[in-house]
Amino acid sequence: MTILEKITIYKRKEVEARKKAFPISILEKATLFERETVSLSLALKNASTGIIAEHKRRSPSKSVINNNVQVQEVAKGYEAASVTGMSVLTDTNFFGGSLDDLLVARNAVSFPLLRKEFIIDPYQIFEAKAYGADAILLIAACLSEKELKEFSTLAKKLQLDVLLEVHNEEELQKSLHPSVDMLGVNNRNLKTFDVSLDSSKALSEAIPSNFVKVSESGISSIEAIKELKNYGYQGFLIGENFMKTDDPGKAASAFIKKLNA
Ligand SMILES: O=P(O)(O)OC[C@@H](O)[C@@H](O)c1c[nH]c2ccccc12
Repeated sequence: MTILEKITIYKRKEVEARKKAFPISILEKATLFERETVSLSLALKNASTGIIAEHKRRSPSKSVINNNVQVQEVAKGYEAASVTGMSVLTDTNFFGGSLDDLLVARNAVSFPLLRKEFIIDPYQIFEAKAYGADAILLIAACLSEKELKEFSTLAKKLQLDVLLEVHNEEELQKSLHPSVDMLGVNNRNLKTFDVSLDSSKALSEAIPSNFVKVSESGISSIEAIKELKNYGYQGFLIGENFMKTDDPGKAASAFIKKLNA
């Protein structure tokens, strides 16, 4: 069984339990459910750097990345670094995150926040809104074409932007729906954990220009970003490179200064 299969099996159980504890009717009553969201895709279109900085404590591929920082400090540090958006891992079992992390980040900053989660049920999109997200991630490898359509349409109804993640041509072809705002190419193969920026390069031409192109994972150098920009990428999702340091905000700030120099 691949790690992705393991995660989605676990996720289905988790979501069923959450639905019972907090039905959608309760989520809809959350104060944040009424909040005007900020568009991540629009922010990326207007950005000079386009960095989406991530909060990630651990991952199946790397085990512990950082258990010593507070999400509030990380969010404020990223804000001070002028990142374009922040991705908050909300999966607990495999990544050590939580919806509470999203809430804490939301209360700390006002720039666009992405709920980074393995979404396999529309319920999780209501959760994203109730906990203060501006955008959600959908992973093509976990969902059918019908689900991708349904889930992205629901997200837009709730005023959430959609970042749809693909890893190959086949996944890309089932992902080109008008309710998708951003297409993310994950440079990490979620089945083998191999990382190569070649994935972003190879798929760039096949992504129609009405989608904002985002390159995800394994990005750690200014050169990589400059190269990816030449392939039309406007968003760059960076986690570990910042999170492995004692002060992710400071690392992001130094990185962005170098990028703009
Ligand atoms: O830490 P990195 O290599 O910079 O990667 C960040 C981000 O792209 C990665 O965490 C990620 C991309 N897609 C995902 C899907 C689920 C969980 C995590 C991810």
